[in-house]
Amino acid sequence: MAVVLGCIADDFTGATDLAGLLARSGIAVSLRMGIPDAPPETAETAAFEIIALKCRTIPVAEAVADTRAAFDWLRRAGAQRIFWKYCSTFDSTADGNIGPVAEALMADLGATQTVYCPAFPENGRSVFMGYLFVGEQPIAESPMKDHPLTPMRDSNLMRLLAPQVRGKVGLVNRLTVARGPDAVRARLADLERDGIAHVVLDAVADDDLRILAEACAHMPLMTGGSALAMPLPGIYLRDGAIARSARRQAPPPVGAGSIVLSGSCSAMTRAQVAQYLPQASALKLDPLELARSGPQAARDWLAQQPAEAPKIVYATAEPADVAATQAELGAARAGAVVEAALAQLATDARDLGVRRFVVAGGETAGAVTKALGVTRMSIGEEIAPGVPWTWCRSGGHDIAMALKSGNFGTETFFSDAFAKLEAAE
Ligand SMILES: Nc1ncnc2c1ncn2[C@@H]1O[C@H](COP(=O)(O)OP(=O)(O)O)[C@@H](O)[C@H]1O
Ligand SMILES: O=C(O)[C@@H](O)C(=O)COP(=O)(O)O
Repeated sequence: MAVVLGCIADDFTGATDLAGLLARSGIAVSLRMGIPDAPPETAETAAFEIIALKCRTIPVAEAVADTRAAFDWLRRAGAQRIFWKYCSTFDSTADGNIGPVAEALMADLGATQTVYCPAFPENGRSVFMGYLFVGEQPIAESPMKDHPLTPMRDSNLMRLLAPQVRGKVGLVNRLTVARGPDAVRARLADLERDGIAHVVLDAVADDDLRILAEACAHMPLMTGGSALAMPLPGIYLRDGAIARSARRQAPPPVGAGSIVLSGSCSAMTRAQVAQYLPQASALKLDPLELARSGPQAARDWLAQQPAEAPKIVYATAEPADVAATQAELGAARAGAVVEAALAQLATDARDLGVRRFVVAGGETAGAVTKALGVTRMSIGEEIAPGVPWTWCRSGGHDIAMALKSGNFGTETFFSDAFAKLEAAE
């Protein structure tokens, strides 16, 4: 099938989030982890093709190169429009990578303007007058100010974006959005005449996102969180750009052994780990110990656990502990040793017979999924908004994986996830 929308996600949890929201429409969604080896000319494609990258925190030039390669694959597969998916909390480093990647994609598409909207009202993210909120808190006053890799110290999206791009930055505010798609289009055209290439969009509710998606659905490049993309299948269906395709297939049966692997230190993950600890055999990883001696002790612990018993291995820690570890190892090395250990433990778990994986944290999910050699995922039921179960092949086995973004889900997420899988059997 011809690709109608090519999507590039900057991390793996974000990619499953986007896939889950698009799949709510009943349209087939194809999710590929990393740039496919097979050329697009020989691949069977879907109307919505998502390529998941791990490029949120890597150096700008590498992020641009990776997304350009993903874009090239999608373009050759027939995609005429691109959606650049980043975090609903606008996670980026001081240098990027949201703006530089958007600018590179605009150049490749010949686009003179694009839009930015991370709002995800179901998960409490809203944008008002260009300021990003988590619940009632400006993002820079929320726990995201302490994120291990992308601490958010400003809540104003225009101020965050401006140093990341060469072009001018502007805003379509909520008052314009409330007047509907034509008013949004007119405002975008005015801004374009003023030479404004990068436009932040306000949205505080799903109705706002429907208006924005309607106004922007046919732009060559849209950028944002998954919720901005959610209305697009309905719009393309109505406009005749796609036909309704078969509903998702029944998932394959997978073995019962389960594990939670958590490298997320986000506030919600900390609560979820605490809630799950009494229900599972648990191992807490110490990054300093991992840096000294590697993951062998953790591997030995895992090897002693029965495959079918619920297990959790986590490096999840309070901000003060993360800061102390980073002071010793540096943020990048601390993150890398944890990610490497959880990736190794994931393959060990699979080889020990575990078939149900919940992975918490975007960077963590990227490391684990790569180690498991997963190249494609089928999208199943959502456990919480933006976190679907997925089905994939790893090492010759069918496995179920849920990649949970740091702040998504409620406190009982881990037990809810496994219960949902059992209920579906
Ligand atoms: N105790 C810790 N100290 C320092 N860094 C940690 C610790 N635990 C996890 N990390 C690192 O923090 C980062 C968390 O990012 P990520 O996995 O994307 O989670 P989230 O989805 O919450 O943002 C990862 O690189 C992880 O390896
Ligand atoms: O948009 C979102 O919030 C998520 O899809 C996402 O990208 C979250 O990133 P992590 O919290 O790093 O998993």
